[in-house]
Amino acid sequence: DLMVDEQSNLPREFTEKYWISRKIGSGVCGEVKLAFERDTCKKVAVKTINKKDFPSIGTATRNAEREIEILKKIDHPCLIKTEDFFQTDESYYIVLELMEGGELFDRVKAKKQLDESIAKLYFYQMLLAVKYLHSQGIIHRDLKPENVLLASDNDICLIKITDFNQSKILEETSLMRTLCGTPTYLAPEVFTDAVTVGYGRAVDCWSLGVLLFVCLGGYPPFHTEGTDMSVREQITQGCYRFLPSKWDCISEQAKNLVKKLLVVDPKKRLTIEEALQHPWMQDKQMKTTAFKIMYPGGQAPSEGDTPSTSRKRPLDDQEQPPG
Ligand SMILES: Cc1n[nH]c(N)c1-c1cccs1
Repeated sequence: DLMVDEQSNLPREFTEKYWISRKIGSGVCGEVKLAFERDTCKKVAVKTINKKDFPSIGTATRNAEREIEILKKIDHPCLIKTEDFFQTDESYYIVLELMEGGELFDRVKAKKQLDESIAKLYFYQMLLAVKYLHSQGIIHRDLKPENVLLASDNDICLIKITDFNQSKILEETSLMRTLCGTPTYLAPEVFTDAVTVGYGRAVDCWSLGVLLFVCLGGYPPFHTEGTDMSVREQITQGCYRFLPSKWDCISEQAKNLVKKLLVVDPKKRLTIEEALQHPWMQDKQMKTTAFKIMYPGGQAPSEGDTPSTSRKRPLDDQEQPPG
């Protein structure tokens, strides 16, 4: 295992490459600190995941490392890149891109609710990012404003989704533990219904609906205040309200997209592709702005927004930079 730096308990290989600074936030798996790459002074974010909080066995840990290799290959302008990875007996240290605008959660809280045009710009980037994740066989499963980061303090800015890696890596271990044992008594569906089948892509579309609701309305659709229904009942019954005081200034098209994502039956819920085709998304000016911030060097991939993957995909005008 890696030598450990006495003062900081960080792997020496890490401290030789990075200088760690102050805490900038906390993610679902642990804390996030600002760090500087010594050679370039480039700023990065370092997420520490304490292994004792996520029990895993030898093979699962090795699988987590293989997962990290897969996730290091993830490449989309609206997904946080995993830049480096270290571990000690106690913890994982994941070096990630730094986003100086912080979490979308804090931005919405500070502004009470986002202007519709800004919410649309952010949501379009989220749709493209999740579409790319799904094209790589990755389901996020934990999309929320805390996992959407902003590149700067400007309203018009790049957004990036984070935490799509750890949840997939960490959640797989329980399945791996099961599959590592002798399956003498294991039911067939455990093999076929791998976690990803249980977490169909539609779960991310629901979460995107909640995210859009929060960006536009400034409050969550399913909550504990002012109702005797549990949050679980509100969700399973699809019971939420557009409070007039918050939503009267918002277009019917925007509300319509929210309604078509917050559909309880996953088979009737809008897919990512359908959301990209929704009238509220047909906004050339917004898309022009989005592509300029996503591909500042004008280097948008020729095959629409999702770089070509192993499967040949029909050109989708939604992913092409507007003409
Ligand atoms: C990762 C990452 N890159 N840039 C920031 N601000 C983060 C944070 C995630 C969670 C809290 S801060």
